[in-house]
Amino acid sequence: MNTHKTIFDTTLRDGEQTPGVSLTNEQKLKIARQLDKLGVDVLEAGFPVSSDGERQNVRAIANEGLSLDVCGLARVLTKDLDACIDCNVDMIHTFVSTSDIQRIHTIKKSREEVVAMAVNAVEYIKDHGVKCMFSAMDATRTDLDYLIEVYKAVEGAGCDIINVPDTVGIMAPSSMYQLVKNINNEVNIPIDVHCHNDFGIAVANSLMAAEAGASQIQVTINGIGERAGNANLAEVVMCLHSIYGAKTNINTEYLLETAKMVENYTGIHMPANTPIVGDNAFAHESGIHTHGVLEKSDTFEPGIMTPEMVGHKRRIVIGKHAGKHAVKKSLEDMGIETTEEQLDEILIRIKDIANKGKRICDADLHAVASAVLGRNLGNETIILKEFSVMTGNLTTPTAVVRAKIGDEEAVASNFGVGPIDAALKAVELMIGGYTKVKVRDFSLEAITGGSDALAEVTISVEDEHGRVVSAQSASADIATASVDALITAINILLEKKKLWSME
Ligand SMILES: CC(=O)SCCNC(=O)CCNC(=O)[C@H](O)C(C)(C)COP(=O)(O)OP(=O)(O)OC[C@H]1O[C@@H](n2cnc3c(N)ncnc32)[C@H](O)[C@@H]1OP(=O)(O)O
Ligand SMILES: CC(C)C(=O)C(=O)O
Repeated sequence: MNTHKTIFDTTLRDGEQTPGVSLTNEQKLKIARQLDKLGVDVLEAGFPVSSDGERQNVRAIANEGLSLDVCGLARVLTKDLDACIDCNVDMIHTFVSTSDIQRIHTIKKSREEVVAMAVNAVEYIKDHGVKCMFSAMDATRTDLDYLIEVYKAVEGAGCDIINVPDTVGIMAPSSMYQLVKNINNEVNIPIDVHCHNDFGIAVANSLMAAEAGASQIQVTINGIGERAGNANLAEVVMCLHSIYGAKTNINTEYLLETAKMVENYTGIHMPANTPIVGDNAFAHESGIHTHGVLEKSDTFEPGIMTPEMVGHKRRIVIGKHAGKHAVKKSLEDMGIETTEEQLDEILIRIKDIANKGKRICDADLHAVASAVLGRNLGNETIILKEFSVMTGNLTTPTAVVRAKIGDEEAVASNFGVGPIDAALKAVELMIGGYTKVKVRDFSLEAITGGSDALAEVTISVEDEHGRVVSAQSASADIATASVDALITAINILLEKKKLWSME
């Protein structure tokens, strides 16, 4: 498939239909700008008739001066079409149910009435000088002859592009290929597809449609959307580029950044094993794999897709399945040299800890190495002297930290949305003059039950070059555990930075 495909992103429309998700206008604008930077061709900004707020937002995105085309969704009703026109969109995506099941039980119109409504809507859009996409909703459950009749009718009315939605995600990839091929043989305007992920094959179906001749694919960031969601943009695009050798306008180096933004704003978290943009997409723990990857990354990675291509980073994780090559490399990164015997002993101890179900952080590896080598490895640049945090229903969470940094005393206070946020921000402020780090990941788990449970905090921090270090701490007080883990991680990062600056 050595061709160019365009990408239609519906994160702000179908993506926002994810149950429980509602984005603010500001968040939608930021996502729209990010999608423009990513290189999306068309952005479905929303469904303007659905509320005044939605209309204002679609209008704001349409007037933002983005390079991409802004599209609004509309039923085949004049009020919906007018709402889109009023928003100044570049394209209107109008839809109507064509399957018997939806036609009979929802819109309650005859087949002839549906064709007439579709044609009227397309003519109305074209009369207003706007690009038009027409969707036969539930196309994949629509009688084929009738479906082609509808598509031919809207083509005759001047429609620019037709969409084939697999509205309830029931297609097998081979059936999707055949359906798009059949439509492509009958209709002369471009074809777009919109696949839902009810059986987890939305991406496969989108790719089969592309193989069969669809020139545009509808996707969302992180595959969010109705029920099990839509085809995932990162997966579709990377398959097209790396497996099929096709081209799109997507600047793939922004894929991770975009995924994180949408994850953050929607609160829909990606599992670590999410392809391409998940935390583990380029992480290796198993000894045999890590050994290979350290020699040549392609040994245990696809090679045709690298972390750099998608704005990600390769990570070597030390844990139960680690081997000595990985441990040696991680220790070397911390400036720690060992003999073969010491390395073997460190590995045994690491595996003992991991076998108890514990995650191994850089701080653990550092501590184990100190114990095995029988000396304190590295100085603690930051030594916490005092920490307090205030919170309450009438108090803005505020934290104060005081520490010895090298030979100097430093103190800082900061606010946050809660006590932990305030505490971490106070630490970041306190060390700001000394080094720049930001908290990259934070997780908190209760490791015993009850309100006096011991909480375990795992934190990773990142320096200005994207280098990451992790640490853990446990305490009955979550704010104390958080500050402790953060300072431990920063101390290790500072040790590593000294080493890197000598390289
Ligand atoms: C597959 C998809 O993702 S389609 C997009 C789905 N997205 C959304 O529904 C999100 C936004 N929706 C909304 O805000 C509301 O549903 C609105 C404003 C569109 C309509 O709200 P309401 O008027 O309260 O109607 P409600 O949502 O309960 O029912 C849908 C109505 O649209 C009609 N309808 C559905 N699709 C179409 C269509 N393509 N063309 C014409 N009418 C349609 C239904 O027949 C029903 O009409 P009725 O009230 O005359 O029986
Ligand atoms: C509006 C249409 C294309 C849709 O979202 C669907 O059918 O799933």
